[in-house]
Amino acid sequence: MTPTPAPTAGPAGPRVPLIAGNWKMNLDHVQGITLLQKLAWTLDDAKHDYRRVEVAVFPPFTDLRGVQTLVHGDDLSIGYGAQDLSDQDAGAYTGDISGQFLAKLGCTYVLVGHSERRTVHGEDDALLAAKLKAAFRHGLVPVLCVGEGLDVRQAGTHVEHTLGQLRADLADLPPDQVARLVVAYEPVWAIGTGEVAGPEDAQEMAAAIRADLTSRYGDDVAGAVRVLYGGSVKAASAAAILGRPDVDGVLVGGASLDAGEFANIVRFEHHVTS
Ligand SMILES: O=C(CO)COP(=O)(O)O
Repeated sequence: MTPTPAPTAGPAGPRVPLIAGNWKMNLDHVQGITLLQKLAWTLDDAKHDYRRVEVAVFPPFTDLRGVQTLVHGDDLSIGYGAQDLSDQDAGAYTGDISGQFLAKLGCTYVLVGHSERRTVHGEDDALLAAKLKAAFRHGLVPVLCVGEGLDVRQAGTHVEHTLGQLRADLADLPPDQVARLVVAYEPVWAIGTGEVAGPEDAQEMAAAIRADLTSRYGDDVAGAVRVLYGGSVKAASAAAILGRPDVDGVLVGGASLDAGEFANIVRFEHHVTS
């Protein structure tokens, strides 16, 4: 079955929350299938309604064919995407992966500009703008990651910094493509560190991103874009973050490698903590 399509909605319509698991460079293709099967069973047992809360995983490239086979074979409603793509479509680009290949593997989504790509691989905003275009050329929904490092947070310029990334990456993307985008705010200082930005920090940035999109593209476009938070999210912290009005989901790293923990994040409405 085709994964739940990414919903679009105007300012009056609800944005369906997206709970996304970024496996990073973890789980080979056998381990990946085992985890996905367990996640699907756990959510099935809990009678999870995928129309209310969408679920997607971002496995390594080498897992994607196995994930596709399982999702189609078992008629799962879990979506999937890749962690990166090339800005090019084909040719002499050793080691790169075309969006065309990802589309053929049934990917709905692709991460663009994860902080680990920006820092470890030196990807700059010009390249990320080209990657966004490549994703749309192949019908993939990009999940564009933005966010500041600790020095910027301490200097208090995190909002300008993050909006600067967003503007540079979106560059001259047409409004109908911007409307389909998912933006993930991932403060670098909160990734893999156990430090979670508070719900108010997540809301502050999500609201700033939406206000910026509104000023440049109008209410209808800004109202359709889903803004996620990512950085050390666990089941215990997810509900409060997801309860904030401009936060439309979470992008989970480490905790997405545990099917039970990740399922509890997906089921956040049932695990509300005080
Ligand atoms: O980078 C992240 C998701 O893309 C966050 O990772 P952690 O949840 O492990 O901090």
